[in-house]
Amino acid sequence: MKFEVKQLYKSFGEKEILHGVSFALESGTAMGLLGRNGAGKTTTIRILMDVFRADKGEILLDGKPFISRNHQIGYLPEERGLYPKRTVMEQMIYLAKLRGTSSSEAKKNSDYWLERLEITQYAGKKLETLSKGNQQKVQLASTLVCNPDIVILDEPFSGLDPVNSQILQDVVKELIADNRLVIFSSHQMSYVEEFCESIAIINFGEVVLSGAIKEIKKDFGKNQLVLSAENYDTAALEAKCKQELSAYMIPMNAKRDYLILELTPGTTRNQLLEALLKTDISVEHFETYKPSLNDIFVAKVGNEK
Ligand SMILES: Nc1ncnc2c1ncn2[C@@H]1O[C@H](COP(=O)(O)OP(=O)(O)OP(=O)(O)O)[C@@H](O)[C@H]1O
Repeated sequence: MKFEVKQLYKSFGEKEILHGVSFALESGTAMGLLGRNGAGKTTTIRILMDVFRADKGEILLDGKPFISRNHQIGYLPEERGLYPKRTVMEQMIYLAKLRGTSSSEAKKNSDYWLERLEITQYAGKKLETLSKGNQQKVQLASTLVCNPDIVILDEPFSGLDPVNSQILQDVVKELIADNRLVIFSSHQMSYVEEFCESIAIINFGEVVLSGAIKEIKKDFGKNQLVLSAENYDTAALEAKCKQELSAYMIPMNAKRDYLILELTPGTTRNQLLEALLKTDISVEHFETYKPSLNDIFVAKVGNEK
């Protein structure tokens, strides 16, 4: 299945919140829907779920208009909404049936997901008596109980300890391997890097960067290098580079242990290295900069107010 979101526009009153959001992904992959607080991620997801109607734009599945009620979608919203007074099993079966699953299937799927998320022992307990992390796991089990082809997870790791996070990471990987289509919204970039093949970064209601993470990283780190010296700390190295090597490079970012720099247009790595060797800088690290997703996110949307 190919899922395409094309040029979504949405206003609340006079205020336009989404200004043409577009992205695409295929079954068997996960896409990270990223952006700062208030960027428009939840609004986009709510349009996909038909909670809001877009003012303009289209959503296509395999080239045809996507009508959410005709599909099994597992949506884990950021604000959780289960029934605190009902038992875990009761609400799982209720939610599965509400989404069109037969009684026997609802019971079978509930058993499976409670077992898979290691919360079978709470099946007969009222939700409100469970810890926050276990409630979160029940919420996740409820999201998956209808066996959805499309899974939308909004901050699924919040409140989980490292062991439970690992269980959830494995579950997400299984969903991807099982050819589901996964949209994952999170501020925790390490999880996004762990299983998303692609990302779409929304900033002020516009997609400012999208595509395969591998390609984005390659492109982002192009012409950028990491430099450190044995005889200068980073601040001194930066000053020295500005003074003596400005024809070859522009210092971009001084980290604690190294400097990230960009080659000036037309300069090759070898030319910079030769120039460096003519200075008194004793080179410690000189290598291609491999940005993390966090670095890319901050560089792309970090400075705007
Ligand atoms: N029902 C609504 N009525 C009016 N404005 C809204 C409504 N829903 C969202 N907005 C506004 O739309 C903008 C985008 O909000 P949205 O919840 O989509 O952001 P987000 O990217 O999900 O943020 P966060 O990471 O904080 O969850 C915000 O300025 C918000 O105030």
